Amino acid sequence: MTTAHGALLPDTAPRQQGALVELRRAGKSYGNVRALYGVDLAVHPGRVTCVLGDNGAGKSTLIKIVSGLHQHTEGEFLVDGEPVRFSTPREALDKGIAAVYQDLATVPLMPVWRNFFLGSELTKGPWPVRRLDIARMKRTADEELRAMGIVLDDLEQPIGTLSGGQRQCVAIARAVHFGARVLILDEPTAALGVKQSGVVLKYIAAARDRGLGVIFITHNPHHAYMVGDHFSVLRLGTLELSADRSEVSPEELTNHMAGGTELAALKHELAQVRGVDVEELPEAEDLTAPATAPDAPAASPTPPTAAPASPEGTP
Ligand SMILES: Nc1ncnc2c1ncn2[C@@H]1O[C@H](COP(=O)(O)OP(=O)(O)OP(=O)(O)O)[C@@H](O)[C@H]1O
Repeated sequence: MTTAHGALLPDTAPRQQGALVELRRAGKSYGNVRALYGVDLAVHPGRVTCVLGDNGAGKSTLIKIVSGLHQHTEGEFLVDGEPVRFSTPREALDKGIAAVYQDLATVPLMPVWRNFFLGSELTKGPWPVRRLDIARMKRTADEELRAMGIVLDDLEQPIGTLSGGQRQCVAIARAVHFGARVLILDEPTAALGVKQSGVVLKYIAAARDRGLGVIFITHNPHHAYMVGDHFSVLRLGTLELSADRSEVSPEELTNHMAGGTELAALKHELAQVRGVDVEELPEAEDLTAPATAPDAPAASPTPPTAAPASPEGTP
């Protein structure tokens, strides 16, 4: 179903079950650098939580905490309501938290099915003469990809010959097959064109519809709004907006991402520079409006819920 906002289908009303993953006032310092602080985030089954933010906002730090690469230094991190502190990504995986990174960690010259099972190959026969069960791996990879709606002509083709979008989709299907309950997608559409991005967004929606909790990291508010149920915008290490879909319009989300006040300040600074006619510069709202909006959404009447500024000051 496509909504009036052109979004890829919340097919039902939001399904608020117990959080799979929750951060409460969580933060992380790297020595003297306070990269993240006071962050509240909840990931529910069957919902897409979008984490947006500019460069250096703290997105990577946040997903590194959730995926077990780093440990939080402030606040709480809970999985299924229990406080956790992962030492390795393996521990996160054991709890069903899987991260799909931009580089995808695939072997380009190996066939699609082989990459699907990379590191977890199926074998057959008695020990010590166990052999790879190639037929079962091909069949299973094909079934899993089809279950996600991904149809590839030939699973024998090297994964390096697939488009970036298709490789992302294979990585998502792989994580689902190996038992992910929480899927962390690190800027999966960053290097993709419009059409390929659409394909990836479709599979994000498919993962959500299979009941996974999805954390979708992106710079792109339009992509976020296509599939997101909740939006958390980070700025300088803390939450600048935390709003459900019903509480924020696409324009408001874009404005939060672009930093309307910062653009106004920039305009003021440019006014000091000789040769720049500030009167000819667009207003901040013009700069933050969607440049191309095939899904040209209407503004929501409901204002966004801005997260309160952290009482702990600046990082
Ligand atoms: N290992 C580290 N040591 C010291 N500072 C770090 C480290 N990793 C990140 N930082 C700092 O923490 C802040 C947040 O960085 P982070 O990489 O989480 O942001 P980001 O939103 O992912 O940015 P980008 O989109 O550019 O990847 C930045 O100021 C960064 O310089």
